[in-house]
Amino acid sequence: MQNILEVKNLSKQYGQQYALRDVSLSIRKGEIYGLIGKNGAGKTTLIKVITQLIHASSGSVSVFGSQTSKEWTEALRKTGSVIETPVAYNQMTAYENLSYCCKVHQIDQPDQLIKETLAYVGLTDTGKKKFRNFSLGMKQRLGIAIALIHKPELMILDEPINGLDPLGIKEFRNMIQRLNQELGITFIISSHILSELYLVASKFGIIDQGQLVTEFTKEDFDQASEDYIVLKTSEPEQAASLIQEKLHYQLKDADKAGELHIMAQEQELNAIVRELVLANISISGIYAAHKDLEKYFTDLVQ
Ligand SMILES: Nc1ncnc2c1ncn2[C@@H]1O[C@H](COP(=O)(O)OP(=O)(O)OP(=O)(O)O)[C@@H](O)[C@H]1O
Repeated sequence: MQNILEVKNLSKQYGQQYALRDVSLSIRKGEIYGLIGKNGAGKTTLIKVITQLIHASSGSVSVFGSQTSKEWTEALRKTGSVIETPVAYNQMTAYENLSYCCKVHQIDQPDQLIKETLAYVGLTDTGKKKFRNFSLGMKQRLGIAIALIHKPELMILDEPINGLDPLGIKEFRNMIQRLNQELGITFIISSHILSELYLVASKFGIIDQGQLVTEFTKEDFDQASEDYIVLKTSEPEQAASLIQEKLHYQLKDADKAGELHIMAQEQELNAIVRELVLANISISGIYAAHKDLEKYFTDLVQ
């Protein structure tokens, strides 16, 4: 697989403050790359440098193999982006906005293309409704449609999930996966919530205080994440000694008092309950858990 984007040792300073510090990453064709970081971590700055909206203080960016700044600018024609908020004309409908974009891109006879693009983003039925009356989710979709109209190979979306409700997030996920699978579009999607990107992205980069802390694929994450059993009890000491000494399970750190985290799989839960009951140890709750994505993320950036 070829690299569509290569960022090397990129830094951006505002006075003494680093918005980006020595960031290097590469994105391969066909990937959906989730760029995850807290507010102020540097996501938008990285995206703005890649799309030439701002200049880096040092480092290099290569898009579609570009070697010079001019080639980089040309390569951005094969890129579509929605950065910060989706921009469209308030007084125009979805169709009219896309029709206007087609004029700008000098696309002749755009009717079929506009209809196809609206179908891809799920805005076929918005009729005469004007952009100013769209919901946030609809605005995001039209932003993506505008970025899609010239058939880019790479799409860069800055916080597209912000403010969407769970149904909106699910629809967004389906849309991105269709565009990725059917049209082969590579994506970079930023978010401050790892779990929202978990189901859509194939690779993740965690950015904190301007630095790329780690990168991992979805498979890496699934292998590293562990199953465990949470036991809530008013007798944690007795429960701990039974679980460790008699049942030979290990315990891992639990944050809450009266809660034990047992290194065991879901299918072992019944056997553990049986032993606790036999030993007369109170159980106020017991359930199987999976390492929490947000906890994994906060552990990485603290
Ligand atoms: N024009 C600017 N002048 C000074 N500092 C800036 C400027 N733009 C960004 N910064 C700082 O750079 C850092 C990174 O900001 P950036 O907007 O890239 O973060 P982000 O990860 O996109 O956050 P958010 O999720 O809040 O958009 C922040 O500390 C921000 O205050």
